[in-house]
Amino acid sequence: MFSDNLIHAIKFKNNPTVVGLDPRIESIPEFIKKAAFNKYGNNTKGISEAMYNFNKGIIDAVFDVVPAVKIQIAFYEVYGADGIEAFYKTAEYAKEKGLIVIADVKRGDIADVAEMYSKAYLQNPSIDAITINPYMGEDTMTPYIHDVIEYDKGLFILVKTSNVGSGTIQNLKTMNGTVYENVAYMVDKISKLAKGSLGYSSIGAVVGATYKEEAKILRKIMPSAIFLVPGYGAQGATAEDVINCFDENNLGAIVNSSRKVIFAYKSQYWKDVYSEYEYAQAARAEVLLMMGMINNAFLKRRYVAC
Ligand SMILES: O=C(O)c1cc(=O)[nH]c(=O)n1[C@@H]1O[C@H](COP(=O)(O)O)[C@@H](O)[C@H]1O
Repeated sequence: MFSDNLIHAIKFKNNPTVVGLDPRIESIPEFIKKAAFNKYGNNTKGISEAMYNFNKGIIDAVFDVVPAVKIQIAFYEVYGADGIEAFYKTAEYAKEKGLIVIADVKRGDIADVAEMYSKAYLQNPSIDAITINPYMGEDTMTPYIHDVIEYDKGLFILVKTSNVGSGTIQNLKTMNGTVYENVAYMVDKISKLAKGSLGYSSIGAVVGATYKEEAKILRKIMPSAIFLVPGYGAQGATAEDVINCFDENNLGAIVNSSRKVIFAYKSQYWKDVYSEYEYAQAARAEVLLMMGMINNAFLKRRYVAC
């Protein structure tokens, strides 16, 4: 089952993090771009080739230390059919390397249409899980839930997002609490349909790392949901901020970092240590640092509680 596989992989690697493969062509090392552009030209094919080769390097450098990757489709869609090909090739390569692949597609439409989205992604053997937007209501999620059960896949439903403006809608108060709390009640109900043997559901929630107080509330409302937690690093959240997303067993969440990891070679911290040719080693160093910080935050939480 997806949730069991994810929890096993997190435990095995002692690392509750996901590397976000969100390539921005301007930040990809020159040597990769040069090789791709020489082959195909500086066009959608050349750019997509550069993105794929860049991703391959990152995957090779981190596959033994992280349980999963998250591929945000927007960075590929922008280059049309060539970009989409790079997206699927990346997913296939990550899968070959034994990684759990989360396609960050944030779909949401009427059930009839959602069926097609679900077929496209959840019925694709290279993709293990997707993100979806619940704004259109519970009925629109039925096709995804069906495929999660039928094809043993995972789902992460947006509950409280990491962006600065997420409160404008999600924090609105209703007669039964905030909008995000109501979405969480719904996710909790749905999550019971896909519970694994380890007690976690294959239907989880997206909870932004940037809202640690809300995370505390949400952890209580959705005890069996695995939280996908974006916002670490580039959006300002730290290991201390994500700790409330985890349960008392230090499980139940997986923290994403995209830019901060994949472009670590350009950061103030690593740029004097790694050259652009060593961008993948820099990503590995950054992800190991992130893992260490989160594991330290677990220790600190236990120490303070004693
Ligand atoms: O669903 C997501 O992954 C997501 C939800 C959210 O609330 N905030 C958020 O940033 N994300 C995604 O997480 C990634 C964040 O990227 P970095 O800020 O570069 O780490 C992007 O792929 C976003 O699409």
